[in-house]
Amino acid sequence: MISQHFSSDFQENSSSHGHLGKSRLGVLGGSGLYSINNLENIKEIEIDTPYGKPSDKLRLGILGGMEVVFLARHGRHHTFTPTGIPYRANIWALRSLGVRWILAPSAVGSLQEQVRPLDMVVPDQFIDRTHQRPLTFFSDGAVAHVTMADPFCPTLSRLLTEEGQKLMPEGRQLHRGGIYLAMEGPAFSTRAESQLYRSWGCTVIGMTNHTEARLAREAEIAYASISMVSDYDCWHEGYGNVSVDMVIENLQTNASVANKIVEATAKKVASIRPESEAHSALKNSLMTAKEKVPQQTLVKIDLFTKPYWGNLIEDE
Ligand SMILES: CSC[C@H]1O[C@H](OP(=O)(O)O)[C@H](O)[C@@H]1O
Ligand SMILES: Nc1ncnc2[nH]cnc12
Repeated sequence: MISQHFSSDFQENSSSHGHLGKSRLGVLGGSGLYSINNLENIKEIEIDTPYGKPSDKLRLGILGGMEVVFLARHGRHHTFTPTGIPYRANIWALRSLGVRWILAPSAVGSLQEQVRPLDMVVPDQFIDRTHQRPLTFFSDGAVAHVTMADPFCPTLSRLLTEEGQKLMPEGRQLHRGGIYLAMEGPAFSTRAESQLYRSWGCTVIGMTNHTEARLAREAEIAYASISMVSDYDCWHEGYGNVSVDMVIENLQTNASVANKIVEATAKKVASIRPESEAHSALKNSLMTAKEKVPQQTLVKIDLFTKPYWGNLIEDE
C-alpha cells in the first residue's frame, strides 16, 4: 500500500440512476469559448494532478439543472497551443471531480462544400494525424487497450444533435456524423494536405478533439464534440484561406447558439443520465496483472482502475 497524493473528495454515490446518479457533465471550451453562459453557483477550484496542472482553474456550477464542470482547454487567455494543452491533466482533473460525460465545443475548418461556415457538425469518427502528444494514461508498467471503433459516445452525440438541431438559426445546419481530421498544428494545413484529407472523405479539420476523446475513453468518460465550422480551410477556390481572424469572427457569431446547445444538452443529461459503453471501457481492456504494476504508476491510474483492481493505494 502506498499513499495517495492526488485525492478527490468526490464520491460516486448510488441513486435512482445507479453509479451515474451523482456524476457531473464536463464542458471543454475551445477557441473562442472561454466560459459558458448561465452557469450558476460558480465555484472555481485549482487541482493538481499526477500529470501536472490542468489548463486553467475548473469552474463548477449548475447549468440547466445539471452539475457541470467547465474548463477552457487552451486556458482562459488562450495560452496553450493544441500540442501544449495538458490533455492528461485536464481529463484526470475532470474525472477526479466525478465527470462521466464531456461536451467539447470546438472550432473546425470544413473539408466539404455542403458543410458551410457557421454550420455545426457532431462528428462520429476521427483520423489522427497528430504526432507529438501523449495519447494514453497507461504506460510505465501498466498496459491497457481500449476499444475506439466508435470514438465519440453515440448516445451523448445523439442527444447533442437532437438538441442542437432544434436551436440552429434559419439557414444554418447541424450535421449529424462526419470524420474529424485531427492535425498537430499549430500552423494550418498546406493546400496539398487539405486536398488529401478531402480525398479521404474527411468532413472537418481541427487540432484538439482526438487527443481528448482517446484519454476520455481510458478515463471511462463519454465524449461528444460540437464542432463549429469557421472556415473552408484552404482548399476552396471561392473562399479565402483560413486565418485566426476568420475563425474568431465566425466563432463569435456562433458562440450564443453553442451556449444554448450546451445548456439544452445539459438539461437532457440531467434527466436521462445516459449510460455509455465508455463508462466501462476498461472492463475488458486491462492487460497487465495489477500485482505487476509499479506503485508510482498505480498512484496515477488508480482513479480509473479502482472499480476493477480495488483500492490499492492508501488515502492520506
Ligand atoms: C484558432 S484556430 C485553430 C485552433 O482552433 C481550434 O481550437 P479548439 O479545437 O480548441 O476549438 C483548433 O483545434 C485549433 O486549436
Ligand atoms: N482550418 C482549420 N484547421 C485546423 N483547425 C481549425 N480550427 C478552425 N479552423 C481550422
